[in-house]
Amino acid sequence: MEILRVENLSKDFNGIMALNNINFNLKEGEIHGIIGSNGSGKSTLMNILFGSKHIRQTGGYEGNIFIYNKKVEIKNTYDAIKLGIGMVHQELALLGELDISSNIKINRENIIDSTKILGNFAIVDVDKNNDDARVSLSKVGIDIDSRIKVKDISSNLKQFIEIAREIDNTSLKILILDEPTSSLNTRETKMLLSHLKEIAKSGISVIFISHRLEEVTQICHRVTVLRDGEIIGQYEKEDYDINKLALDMIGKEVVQTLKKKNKSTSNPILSFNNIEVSYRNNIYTDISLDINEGEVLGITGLAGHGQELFGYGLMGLYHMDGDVRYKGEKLNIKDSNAMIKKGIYLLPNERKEMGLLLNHSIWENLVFESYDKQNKFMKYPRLKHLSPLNYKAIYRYSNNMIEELNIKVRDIEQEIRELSGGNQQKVCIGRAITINPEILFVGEPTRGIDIYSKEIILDMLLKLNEEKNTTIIISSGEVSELKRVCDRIAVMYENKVFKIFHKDFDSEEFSLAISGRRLNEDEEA
Ligand SMILES: Nc1ncnc2c1ncn2[C@@H]1O[C@H](COP(=O)(O)OP(=O)(O)OP(=O)(O)O)[C@@H](O)[C@H]1O
Repeated sequence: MEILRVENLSKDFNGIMALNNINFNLKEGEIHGIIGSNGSGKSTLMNILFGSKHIRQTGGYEGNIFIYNKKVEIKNTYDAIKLGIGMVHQELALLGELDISSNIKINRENIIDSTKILGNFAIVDVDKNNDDARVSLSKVGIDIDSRIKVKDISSNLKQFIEIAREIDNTSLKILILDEPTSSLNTRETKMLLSHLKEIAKSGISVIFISHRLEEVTQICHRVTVLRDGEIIGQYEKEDYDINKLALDMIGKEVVQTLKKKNKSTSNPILSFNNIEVSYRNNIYTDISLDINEGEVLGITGLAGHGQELFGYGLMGLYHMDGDVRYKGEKLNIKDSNAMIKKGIYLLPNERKEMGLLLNHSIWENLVFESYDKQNKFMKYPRLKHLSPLNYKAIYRYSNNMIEELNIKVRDIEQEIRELSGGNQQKVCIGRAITINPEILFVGEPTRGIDIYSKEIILDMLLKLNEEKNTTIIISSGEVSELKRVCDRIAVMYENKVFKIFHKDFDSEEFSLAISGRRLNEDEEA
């Protein structure tokens, strides 16, 4: 039975046709995949269905939406929720200071009966809330104390909590998930997908947006492909062909990037010697790693095992203590501001942490740190920061960058907040390349990025390494990408380097290392 139908849906953002005449339907209990490159209109379609403020503030939409064949107006999120629609966005939205159960029960709190007579004052039934939260969490496969504050849990778990919050709504009919697995590891992804199947079997329809075609074809009953705001194809499960889906999405074949040249040396450029790092109320000691000059080093491991701790510690996002040497000299790691000046730069995992200037233009976001911290792009370089900016050079550079990184924009004056999530991320990568550091730490560089642009980003990072001899450290859960572009891969386990693998390593040994085990248990770390 059809639960949702959209007819001739269009959305124009000031001349940018984000959606053009979309016709789409969703059946009861169906998992429907929506795929498309960055900026193809996936989030816009979902934001319309969820009554997002963003759509209203930019002039609404054209076309019709039907729920159970009845035409509906979705003017705001409240309308959407009343119609049984729930959504988990790419950027998670939980309240860190509240515990898990308060986040799940937000606006649906259980109230102790006797307090209802107090009018506006009511006492929340905390025990009942915790019970409800436990039930919803179990539906997504999570068993955790729901009284823990959200700020103290990993971003992976937050994804499950947001889905549990939507499931907790007993009138939920349509669950929209915008890239729910992008921050999950293989095990968590498997768990979420199997629970989503159960959720769909219970009659809830799921709209599943993802850049991971293997997952989409595994879990979805049907897939709709968007390109430049239009539906390019729609496929039933029996007709899935990953190559054809990729071709529909991108419009051309995707060639995988591979590291060919090896410019790395065995001279450590940066050494962490038995350091101590503390984050999320835990202290980890005795952590060591040598990073070699000119190498591309991958750092991977299960979430929460510290793959990001070296970069985060150096930049002050985690507290780090101990002996860190850069080109043989001891670094003052208390002064994270000095790191950029020394040539060390970090692009963190989360877009929110990347310091994007959302109300500023693309060109400003690409170059502001270079002119602010490095006095680059000055009209009169000798005057340093007293000089006006060289706009001609900035515009030329920025236009070149958006082309090289395949960033979908109207022009370089467009504000960052108007870009799709994936395109914002590409701007961050562009900023790091502009800084041209000696050492670049980059976390999850291809998260939320479409299959074609992923290769562009990896290619740009390799170019930086090959042409500028930048030492690059990529922390990522995407092991297949790391294998293609890294000279070595360090596996982290319990916040220590468990083992370092060189090219052409044994896959079995690698998989064991991820879970803290060795082929030969007597082997030394
Ligand atoms: N407020 C806005 N003003 C102008 N253009 C906008 C605005 N919001 C979105 N767009 C544009 O609409 C288009 C579709 O964006 P959308 O976020 O729907 O893409 P997406 O397919 O979800 O991409 P991604 O995979 O990167 O998340 C993009 O070109 C984007 O720049």
